[in-house]
Amino acid sequence: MSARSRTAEQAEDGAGSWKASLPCSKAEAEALQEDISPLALLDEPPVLMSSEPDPARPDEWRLDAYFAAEPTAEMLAMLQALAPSSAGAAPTVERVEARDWVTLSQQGLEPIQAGHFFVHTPAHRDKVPADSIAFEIDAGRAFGTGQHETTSGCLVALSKLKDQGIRVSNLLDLGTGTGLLAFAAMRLWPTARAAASDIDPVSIEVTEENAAINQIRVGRGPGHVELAVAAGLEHGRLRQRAPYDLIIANILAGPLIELAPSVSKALEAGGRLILAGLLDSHAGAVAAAYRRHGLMLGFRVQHGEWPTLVMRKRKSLGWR
Ligand SMILES: C[S@@+](CC[C@H](N)C(=O)[O-])C[C@H]1O[C@@H](n2cnc3c(N)ncnc32)[C@H](O)[C@@H]1O
Repeated sequence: MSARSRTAEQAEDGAGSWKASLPCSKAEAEALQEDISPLALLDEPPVLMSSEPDPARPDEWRLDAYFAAEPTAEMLAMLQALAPSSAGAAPTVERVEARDWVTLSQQGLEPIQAGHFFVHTPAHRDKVPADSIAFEIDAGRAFGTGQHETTSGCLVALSKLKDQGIRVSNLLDLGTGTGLLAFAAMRLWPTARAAASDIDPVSIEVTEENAAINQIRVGRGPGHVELAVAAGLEHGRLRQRAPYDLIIANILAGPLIELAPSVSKALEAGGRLILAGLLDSHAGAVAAAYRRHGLMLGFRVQHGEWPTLVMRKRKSLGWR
């Protein structure tokens, strides 16, 4: 996940054209958000961005600083001071074409491979491996480019369910963000009916755009995804479409626990539930909340400190 010291909107206003980069640790990248370095006091402070180029190397992050003019040696020294772990390595400095900062930051989003899926930004269209299910997702206004461990954990969980021979005919991606997880499930089970919902209307706009880019059909029937702006299952269509045989919810531990009664109720007996957005320390409480509603843990996918839980509703309880 990228951490930014300024928002994307602020960054878009910038018109600078020099980029300085150096390796940093995850802790240094996270500290950037509250950065109070002397760089912030410059007349034209650089836009700072951090990224995790390779999720398999979770402590090897990169710090990029976008300057409006060629950075002086003094500015580069201030930058180095933000990443002591780089052990004095000189930052690389390059001239970049004048484009908006959001686009620049997305260039740093390397494609990810998770389970059967390959997720990339438009900058990496030419890198799609022949044997993957590929999605083009532009980082921007919604969460879910595949970079975060919670999203990639869900992609792996979906792939495992498919490999286990699980059949899915009616699915819901609750808290869809960019739409990626709904699209991924639809590619694995192409005849399923799908719904994708989010409490944030912007996410649903973005999902609609991403559906068009990735040739996903929006609508109500088999092989289509129906979109809804909704908090949890508080939407007539989402309730009418229940019971689902697969629900994916990558939200956060707190909302997942609050939603346990309604999400469990919307799941068909024998149906699968993929839960993410929780840290290791929350996994026990989240699983317990769903166990109280007749679900049991099937398996767990662990990406970094973020577990993805795959649960199944007991058949004997039936649809209540
Ligand atoms: C961590 S992002 C996950 C996005 C995407 N599903 C993924 O896996 O990358 C969580 C998303 O859930 C949405 N969300 C949070 N609380 C929600 C709720 N109570 N009901 C529906 N959506 C919610 C947020 O707006 C956000 O888009």
